[in-house]
Amino acid sequence: MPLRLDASAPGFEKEFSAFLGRNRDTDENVDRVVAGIVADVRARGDAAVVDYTAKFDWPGITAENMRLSDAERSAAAAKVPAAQREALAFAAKRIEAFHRALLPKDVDFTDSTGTRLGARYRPVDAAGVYVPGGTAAYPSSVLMNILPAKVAGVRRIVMVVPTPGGTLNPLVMLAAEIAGADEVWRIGGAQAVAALAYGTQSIRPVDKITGPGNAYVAAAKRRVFGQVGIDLIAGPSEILVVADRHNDPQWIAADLLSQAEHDPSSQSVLIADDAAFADAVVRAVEVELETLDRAEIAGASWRDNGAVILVRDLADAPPIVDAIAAEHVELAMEMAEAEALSQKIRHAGAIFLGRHTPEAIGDYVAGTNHVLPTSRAARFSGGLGVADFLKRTSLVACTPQSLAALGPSALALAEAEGLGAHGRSVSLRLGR
Ligand SMILES: NC(=O)c1ccc[n+]([C@@H]2O[C@H](COP(=O)([O-])OP(=O)(O)OC[C@H]3O[C@@H](n4cnc5c(N)ncnc54)[C@H](O)[C@@H]3O)[C@@H](O)[C@H]2O)c1
Ligand SMILES: N[C@H](CO)Cc1c[nH]c[nH+]1
Ligand SMILES: [Zn+2]
Repeated sequence: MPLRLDASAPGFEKEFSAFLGRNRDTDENVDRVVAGIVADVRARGDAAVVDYTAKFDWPGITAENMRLSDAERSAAAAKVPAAQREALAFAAKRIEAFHRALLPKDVDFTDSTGTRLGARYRPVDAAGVYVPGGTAAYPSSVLMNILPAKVAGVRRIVMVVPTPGGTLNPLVMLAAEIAGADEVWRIGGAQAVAALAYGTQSIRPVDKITGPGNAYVAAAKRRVFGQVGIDLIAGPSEILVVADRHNDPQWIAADLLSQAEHDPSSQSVLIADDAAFADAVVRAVEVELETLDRAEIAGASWRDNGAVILVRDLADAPPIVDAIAAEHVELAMEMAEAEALSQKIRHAGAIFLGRHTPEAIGDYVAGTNHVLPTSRAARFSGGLGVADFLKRTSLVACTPQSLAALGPSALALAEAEGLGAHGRSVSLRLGR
């Protein structure tokens, strides 16, 4: 059974903070292993990438077949049935449109002193997108990572994907084709991240690396940060559903399991204001689990990391929602109430409003990005977007008159900091 908490009972604060403090990370010696792999790839380049790939994924790898040819990519993509092809294209169109709307505008104005100030957004030159291999390879995640880079104007998009046993995933290849990956390399793990960051004899380095992966991939991304930029490190998925008693318990149960089925470490939380309704949802979860393909994963996640929190009134939910700062928050109630409640929520990766907006729509086709902050990172971060592939360059232009207006204060501060050359570069221009 998932944890059950009553927000109005004595001792709630203590139990709730223990719940928030639970560690769902599972890695131990991963960082040490990854440090060795990254150093080896830096030292030996292709040869190291080939050795690790042969060991972990596919013995048939060579420096010559690491990069997939256009023919290999399109042959694999061609295997995708029409219905899935259409669904991917539909999703891509919507994701691209939403991310176009996210493009920031350049800033350029002249202030009252006559100084021109501005900011220009320009894309990174090259982005590397990590796509997990095996059964965890989600074609939707390929779209969610590559399309924002494309919209941002990144010229070279490099996808890496391990191909266990040498097998290409047709849907992943099709998603790469639709989204517009310029290069696809059949490599993964820490060795792929290191190759993207530092380059090898055959792989040119990139400037930014994004995309989910297992603990080795996450540790490698943390390690190469600084050499390249990285996106947020997205951990196991999370869903928090705030639901009133007028919902169908089965709908809510399915929503809770939609993220539980990703990973045994995923987290699903229900906040309800009616104990009988909450009990009905818990029973419905058990019924749903009976027919779910991934029942073992979803069931473990629900039992070990799930929680049901009872509140007196749903108006009491926002501080609890903010403390959990979940990746996904569903507000399952009438739309006007959902809108009003959403205004009071400050920390969430994404909010889904109303009874007819299941989180899964955001995973695939809404158009918003499904790479979102987990493990309470929504307190300080949003999801992946075009801004992740852009850098802001600021612009300053003084005239002799505006320099005269700004200069004296700059001189005073340069003097206070004991930086004489700074002061001279201003005072000489002021004729002092
Ligand atoms: N948050 C998201 O949006 C999202 C989406 C998809 C997948 N994921 C996550 O991605 C992960 C996918 O994991 P995966 O393992 O199937 O694929 P992966 O591509 O992340 O990792 C495979 C690589 O791990 C490396 N590896 C495996 N065992 C190793 C060892 N003992 N030492 C060193 N390296 C080792 C190998 O290099 C291998 O190529 C899961 O954790 C899943 O939850 C998250
Ligand atoms: N919900 C996941 C991120 O938490 C993303 C995803 C991919 N496919 C289905 N779901
Ligand atoms: Zn999902």
